[in-house]
Amino acid sequence: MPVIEASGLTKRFRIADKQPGLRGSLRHLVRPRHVEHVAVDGVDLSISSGEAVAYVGPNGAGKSTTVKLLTGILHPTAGRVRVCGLDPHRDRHANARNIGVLFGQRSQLWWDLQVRDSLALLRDIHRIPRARYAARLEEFDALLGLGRLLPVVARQLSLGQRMRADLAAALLHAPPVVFLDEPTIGLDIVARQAVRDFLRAQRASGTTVLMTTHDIGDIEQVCRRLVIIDGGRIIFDGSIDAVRRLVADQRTVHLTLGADWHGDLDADLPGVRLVHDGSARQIAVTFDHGAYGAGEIVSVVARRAPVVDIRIDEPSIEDVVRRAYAGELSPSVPA
Ligand SMILES: Nc1ncnc2c1ncn2[C@@H]1O[C@H](COP(=O)(O)OP(=O)(O)OP(=O)(O)O)[C@@H](O)[C@H]1O
Repeated sequence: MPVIEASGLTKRFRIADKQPGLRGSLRHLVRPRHVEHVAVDGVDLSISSGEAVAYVGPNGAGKSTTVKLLTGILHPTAGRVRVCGLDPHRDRHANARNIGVLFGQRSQLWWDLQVRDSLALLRDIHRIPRARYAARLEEFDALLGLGRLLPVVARQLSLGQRMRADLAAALLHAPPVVFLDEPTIGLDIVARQAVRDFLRAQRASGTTVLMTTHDIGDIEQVCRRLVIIDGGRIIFDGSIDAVRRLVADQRTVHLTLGADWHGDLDADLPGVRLVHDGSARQIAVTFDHGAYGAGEIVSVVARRAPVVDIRIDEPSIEDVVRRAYAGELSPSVPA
């Protein structure tokens, strides 16, 4: 049964259409003009209990806005949304019991309180019985090293420590559904891994997770389904297994060249995909390894430019995301 359901979910923002400079500001004061910006454009989404979904897209795609609509922070301009059967905006209080929310860029801890006091306040807000609260703190200590952080004032926490404390705060009441907006942003590799391991443990215990991220490791390690949004619209929705199958036959050869590369390879090697890999002397060629061998690709390239270095990559989820952003994938794949 779906615990998160959205149909035709749309959010339009009305923004000031103002010319730059003082003159523009004055003109806007006298005759204000506005334009509409569609941040989320008819999103349909159905997420079942226990699913772990990566909600991915380029900057400005509409990810955070979707999370704000699903958590009731924003009201949709059009469309319908239900989380555990509730309208998250209208039934905000009841909805708060069912969901945990973490915005990686912003803390929900009380800035001047010790972590312990913030958690105790949340315990009272959620009316968590003392024994359950103590057990939860123990669990978070084992998974996140929370014990060390309890006496620290929130504003004195490092980013990694703050994210651990924020995760504990968001999941203290053991909500069945968790929304995470970039939970690993800015973290070092140790802290990032701790967050991923923690989220995997939550997923294993049946919590439904929807998480936005720009980090491929988060997707691979935490999630079982990938939903990609661009320009406010869902452009891809499929299981991670299906995504892996989609690229299983592909290889990418990265070549460093001794001269700038111009043009494509279509005439010599039909069906391969060539992209510049950062500069005119770095190219990446993706090919079906049933159709070509890497040696064939390298020798064709070498006829046009000296090859200095070669690296061959197995296919990755990153390739799928890149291809989706480039509009090269159909919106859904069979499960
Ligand atoms: N309160 C707002 N008022 C006006 N426009 C907004 C508002 N919030 C977001 N937008 C616009 O809506 C679009 C989607 O923004 P959103 O924050 O959802 O993107 P995102 O996918 O989370 O991006 P990022 O990866 O950069 O965090 C952007 O063009 C943004 O400028």
